[in-house]
Amino acid sequence: MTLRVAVIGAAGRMGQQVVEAVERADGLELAGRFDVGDDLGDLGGADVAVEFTVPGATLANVLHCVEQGVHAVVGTTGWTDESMSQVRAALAVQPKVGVLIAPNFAIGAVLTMRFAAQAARFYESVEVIELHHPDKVDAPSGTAIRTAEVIAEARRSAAVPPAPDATTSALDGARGAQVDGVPVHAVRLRGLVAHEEVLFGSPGETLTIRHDSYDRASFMPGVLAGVRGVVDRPGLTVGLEEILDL
Ligand SMILES: NC(=O)C1=CN([C@@H]2O[C@H](COP(=O)(O)OP(=O)(O)OC[C@H]3O[C@@H](n4cnc5c(N)ncnc54)[C@H](OP(=O)(O)O)[C@@H]3O)[C@@H](O)[C@H]2O)C=CC1
Ligand SMILES: O=C(O)C1=N[C@H](C(=O)O)C[C@H](O)C1
Repeated sequence: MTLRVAVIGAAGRMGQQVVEAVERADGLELAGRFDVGDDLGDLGGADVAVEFTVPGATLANVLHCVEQGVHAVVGTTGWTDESMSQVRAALAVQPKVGVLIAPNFAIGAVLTMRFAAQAARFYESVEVIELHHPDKVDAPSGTAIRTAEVIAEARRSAAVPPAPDATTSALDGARGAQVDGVPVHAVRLRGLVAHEEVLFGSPGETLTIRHDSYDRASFMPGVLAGVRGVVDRPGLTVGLEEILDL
């Protein structure tokens, strides 16, 4: 059966790549391209909508998809517990619809989060550095926030004490943003696409886990796996790892 796929944010950096990937993929057909100012309507009769827009627009777009009975695969950042609760409430009245929200569709980024969670309980110190192209509007990245959260969760479960830090005076921002107790640093640099480093340290050793997306092509296999997987997963799924059975 052919799945009809609409792309919301179709004129953007990710949206353009998704349009091409859908057009090239076996068993998928482009149902429509939507961008800012367009009426989403019935999403061109789509079965699945892929949403890559901006943090301020994504919730309304996803709620519209759910109301229309259209499954959604969402890569836009900025999701909170509160906005996810609104999606769950909308899905409760559309029990056949699935929504997948994933901060990162690159397999290496998903593995980085998984490996970081595994390593977290063995090290005293941890810091996350994310590095992106300078056109990115949010900081820190959704991926870095999620990475810090899974590390913090693993450290809490293992009763690891707070990381040592003797800093008593610092310029604003010098120690990064605290995400669930984990310092997260954001670099914006022309030439980059999307990159993340997780640094762990204990006496006498460090462990660095690094992932680099050099091209947005890196996200497409994950997006397509999400499109094919979401139709059989009613309700809200958070993270591509659920679809990949990681
Ligand atoms: N999960 C993942 O794997 C990845 C997630 N991302 C995330 O995806 C999002 C998009 O990134 P990127 O493609 O680089 O951003 P872009 O700014 O290139 O694209 C966003 C597009 O959405 C459009 N847009 C804005 N508001 C709306 C709206 N209400 N309805 C429909 N379209 C709208 C924008 O139009 P205009 O420019 O005119 O405002 C633009 O064309 C970001 O949150 C980013 O962090 C990015 C890469 C991978
Ligand atoms: O804006 C981007 O480019 C990216 N955004 C996502 C994020 O904020 O984590 C995913 C990836 O890092 C690329």
